[in-house]
Amino acid sequence: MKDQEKKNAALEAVTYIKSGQVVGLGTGSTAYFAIQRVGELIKEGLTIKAIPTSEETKRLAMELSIPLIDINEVTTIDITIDGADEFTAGLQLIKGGGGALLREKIVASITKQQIIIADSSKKVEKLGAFKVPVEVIPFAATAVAHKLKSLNGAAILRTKNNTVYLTDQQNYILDVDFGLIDEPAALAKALDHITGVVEHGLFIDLASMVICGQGEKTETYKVLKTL
Ligand SMILES: O=C[C@H](O)[C@H](O)[C@H](O)COP(=O)(O)O
Repeated sequence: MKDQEKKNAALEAVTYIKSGQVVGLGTGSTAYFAIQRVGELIKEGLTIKAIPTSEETKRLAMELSIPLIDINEVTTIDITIDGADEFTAGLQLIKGGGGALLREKIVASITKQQIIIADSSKKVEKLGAFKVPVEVIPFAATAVAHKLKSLNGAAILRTKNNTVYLTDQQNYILDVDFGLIDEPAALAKALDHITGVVEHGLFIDLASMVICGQGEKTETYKVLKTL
């Protein structure tokens, strides 16, 4: 059911893509379904240029013959479809469970329409049951972990196959348990100011919309902007 919810959300999100656009391709098991669909649409004549948010997504896009463009060739991206580890109805997110948060946040930061796709298990009232991934330069890992304690964060260095996990940028990830987070925007700011933190998985005010699979249907969350 989870996979079907992911796929339903992904298929709906992809309908927002138009020919001629620059498209950000997210990372993870939910984004996977969107990328597969983009590959099919390319075969049917859709003309886009895509920017992958990870090496993993780049490989998948190349396998599917999705035309890529270097991010340094553009200053804005029309639309990005990406997953999340947690989201709230107010469109605050935790991302980075798959380690791709840095490139994902860079892509999101220049994207006009950021569509997040998720299965129903990702919806939360308050962020924080999922540990916040914090990408750090290896030299700063212990210093940052120590500073996080003063923000009530308990950090664990991410490992994979019994060795330290390395991101696409060759950095480490600290997975940080802050408990349920009352003020994500304030925490995000505090994390931004720790020397040695490259980026973190709190995505605040970056999503335009969340499409969430819910059983056989989907639910869409948008924030009403007041002028
Ligand atoms: O680093 C990975 C990304 O932020 C993913 O979008 C996130 O972890 C969700 O992944 P999944 O769709 O596999 O649950």
